[in-house]
Amino acid sequence: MNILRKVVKRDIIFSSQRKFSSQNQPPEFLQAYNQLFIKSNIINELLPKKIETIDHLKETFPTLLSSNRAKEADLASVNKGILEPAHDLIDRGGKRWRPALGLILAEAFGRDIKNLEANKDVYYLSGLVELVHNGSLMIDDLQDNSKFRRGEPCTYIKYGADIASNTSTFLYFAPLLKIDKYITDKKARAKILTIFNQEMVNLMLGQNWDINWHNGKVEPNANFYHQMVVNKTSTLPRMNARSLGAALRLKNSQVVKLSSFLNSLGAAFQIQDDIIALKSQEYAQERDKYEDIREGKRSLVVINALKSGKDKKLIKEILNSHTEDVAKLEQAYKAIHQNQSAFDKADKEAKQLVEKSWTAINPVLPEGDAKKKIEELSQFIIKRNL
Ligand SMILES: CC(C)=CCC/C(C)=C/COP(=O)(O)OP(=O)(O)O
Repeated sequence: MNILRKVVKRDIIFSSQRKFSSQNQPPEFLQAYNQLFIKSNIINELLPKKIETIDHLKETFPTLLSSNRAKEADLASVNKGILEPAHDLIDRGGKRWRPALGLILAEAFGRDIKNLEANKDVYYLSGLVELVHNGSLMIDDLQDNSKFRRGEPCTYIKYGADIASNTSTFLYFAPLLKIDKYITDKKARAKILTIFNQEMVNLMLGQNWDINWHNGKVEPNANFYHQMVVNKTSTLPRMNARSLGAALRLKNSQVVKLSSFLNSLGAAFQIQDDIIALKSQEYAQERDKYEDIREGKRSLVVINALKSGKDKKLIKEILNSHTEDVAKLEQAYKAIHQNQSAFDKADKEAKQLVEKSWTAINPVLPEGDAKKKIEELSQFIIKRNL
């Protein structure tokens, strides 16, 4: 298949420009938080779009070793090999609910988030998580053999697997170089570094389960699935909330509740994301309706369909074959769609998880506007169709 054929118009930055159907619009305030996030310029501060001079290179990566003789360096390769592919993916936008949620949570705990100068720590933590998230998507697309990300060919297709895998890892570590500048309290900084390390290990354990299952090595049950998603999907928003807990000096009991909220919300997000990948017209336009079937992904819908219903053997065979044959992909697609109860059960589970997440956080969130926004954002996560 000519993958460029399917490329749709690039959607940049703002969630409201994405192709949501009218009933499932993201909350209006999400755009305002996205704009604040962009105005803070944190992404470019952590990762410039282009390195212009050798002094700029040394200033951006102060720990970079250079030989005493070096009066010049290959800046073009840094720009073309890392900064361009990274910003290409970042500038495609996405819903950006993770950084927005970080800002709203800080607001709920008393920060005036519109004051960018006074909240550099909060913006840094949202930027850190957004960069790591983009790095994880870049490598995830390579591991899943995906074709499109945010309406354009995946980074590894556009720039090569070598560039994509290196840039992805770079995005995990480079933002940490600047932590001293933004998190000035030593104790908070030490806590955040520990949290970062723990959650990055969790992220890769979660991803490992996902990979082994799409390879057909192990057939997961619903319990396995939940263990996978609280590590693969809930991890980065949880990392943000736990780090905010350190920066804002929240009580341990509050941080525990916040983590529990994000565990459930992240799981609901992933279940809904996978339902969308199989069902939504908008998704089919932006990516490819067979994407998850070709990957062999064991989403909750698929786990349900493999547990009960017709054509289990056929579905499993096609999932494990990673075929590009459209007739076969359509066969599996149809067989999964015939099992409406597999979708209904997953949908019910996502809704219950959002309710559960709300029960966890309701008592710890101070009453007010920010709390209402967090509730609205949680609802959007299960009602959206892209
Ligand atoms: C350590 C790594 C690489 C972690 C990946 C984290 C992650 C949530 C990837 C996207 O999930 P997905 O594959 O379920 O979503 P999509 O269908 O958008 O690719």
